[in-house]
Amino acid sequence: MAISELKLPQGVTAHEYRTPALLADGLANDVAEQLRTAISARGEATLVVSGGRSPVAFFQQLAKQGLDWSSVTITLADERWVPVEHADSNAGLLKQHLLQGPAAKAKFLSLYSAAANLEDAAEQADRLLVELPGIDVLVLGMGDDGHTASLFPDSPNLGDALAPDGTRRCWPMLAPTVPHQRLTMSRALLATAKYTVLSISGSAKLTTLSAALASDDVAAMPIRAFLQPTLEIYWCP
Ligand SMILES: O=C1O[C@H](COP(=O)(O)O)[C@@H](O)[C@H](O)[C@H]1O
Repeated sequence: MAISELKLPQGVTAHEYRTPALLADGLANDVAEQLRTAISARGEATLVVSGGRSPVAFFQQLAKQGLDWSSVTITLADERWVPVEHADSNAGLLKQHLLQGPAAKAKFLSLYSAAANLEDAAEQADRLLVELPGIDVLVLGMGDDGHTASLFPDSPNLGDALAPDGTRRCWPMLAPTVPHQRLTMSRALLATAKYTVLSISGSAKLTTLSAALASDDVAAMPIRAFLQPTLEIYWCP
């Protein structure tokens, strides 16, 4: 199956690439252009990215882009509640692959804190995110179960985190896979992004996307909340 075979909602654009390397390059160019436009307009730009296994090549390509990184704030759509040194830390992934060379001048806001428990850490991240000067670019991923960010089907707090008009920015969540304890931006905050990308690769993710498009139960597959006009989907086999 190819993404061109799916019936996407009106206003959703698909960008298809032949290989993961070409996708990483194309996405990095497009994201950098959006950040440059924001810097020209407002003097600063905010980028929110996702973790997981897929985005490494994209981070490496984005770090090579010529832009005024000192005017860019970067944070994560979600984080595992582990310190930056932990192999599963999304912040660690960013430090290794994106915040390198000139891109190291970007300001990084970490969702993780060594609080007493996950709930306290989420409240701390919620307060920190008040500083976020609006989201110019959001890059989402998607799990095979239809989760995005750390909005996991069946997690406690999912209903609150998915409230379209919720005022809280960060919620504690439980993932079915280790590390279970996660911090996620709320749907309401993620939905404020000016330019939203869903970056996926492989036929399994396309099967998941196809299932997500077939129904509208957002709690069963939280990615559905973002299959909206203006979404840009980047895909490669
Ligand atoms: O657990 C997560 O999974 C999704 C998808 O990750 P991938 O490695 O399969 O691309 C990711 O978007 C999310 O941020 C992450 O926490």
